[in-house]
Amino acid sequence: MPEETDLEELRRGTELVKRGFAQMQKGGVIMDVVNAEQAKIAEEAGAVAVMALEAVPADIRKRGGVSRMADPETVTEIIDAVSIPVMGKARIGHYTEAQILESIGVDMIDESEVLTPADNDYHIDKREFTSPFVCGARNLPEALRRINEGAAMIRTKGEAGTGDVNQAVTHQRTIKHQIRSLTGLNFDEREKWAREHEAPAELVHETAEMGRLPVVNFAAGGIATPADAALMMYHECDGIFVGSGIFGAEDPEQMGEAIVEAVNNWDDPDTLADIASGIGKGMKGEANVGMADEDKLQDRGV
Ligand SMILES: O=C(CO)[C@H](O)[C@H](O)COP(=O)(O)O
Repeated sequence: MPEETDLEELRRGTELVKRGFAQMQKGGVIMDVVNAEQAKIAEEAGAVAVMALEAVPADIRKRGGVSRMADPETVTEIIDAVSIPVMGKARIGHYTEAQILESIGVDMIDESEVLTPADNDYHIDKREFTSPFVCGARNLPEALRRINEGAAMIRTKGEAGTGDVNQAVTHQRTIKHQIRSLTGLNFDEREKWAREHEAPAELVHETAEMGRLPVVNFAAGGIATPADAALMMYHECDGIFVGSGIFGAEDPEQMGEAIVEAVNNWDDPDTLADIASGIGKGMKGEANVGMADEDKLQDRGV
């Protein structure tokens, strides 16, 4: 007779299954799309999955106002249009948006700082859901808090919608540096580190022993060219999210394909030179350095 906790896990999907789905996206590019037509272009370009949202982050910045989950009808059209996994964005702490996305059958939910947070103090308890979740992080304690809440994938927050890769690099370097410094600590010192950094101790020990995050770690926020995507793979990310950089480019089809190829060939500069040649202009972008605090999306939901 299975234990009650086993039955609960079966009902909600085990951590293993959720993390396994995230693992399957490794080495791939996940592209933001706002409709079925863009989703087909992304699939054709070689995306491993698409992320359905109301508007890409660069447009969210321009438009201002409150940014919410996409229309479920549009998300369903996207699901029907492609054969690759479809992810959807919910606001931080917005249980109901996440439940709606789960009910229409998205493959993964992004509890995203790119949308206007619904809750100032609490993230969604992601363990309550059958769908796996991805969440953004700027550093290791933040990543471990999200994993503790049930996230099956972590992505850098970067500074979404700017087309400037600077903050994605900073976040990835910070996470790697913090993991490296943990591995030299003994048990007591890690316990202290966990307390001081408001990080779950058990996950601190697990990360130190593994020498990496216990879930897949993607790059996101500001990746706008094939070279940016290759740079994030050089920084040991497991894969890439690209939003504004594809459909904000002069030629989205060529840019999409080139970014996928760049991820496949990130350590081969000669091939990267070919991939990056003659693909049209990238999105215009906005530099991260000196950005006013009120314009930053990365500080939401820490
Ligand atoms: O939140 C995301 C990842 O799930 C966005 O898709 C990503 O950050 C997009 O940013 P950008 O438009 O700068 O590529």
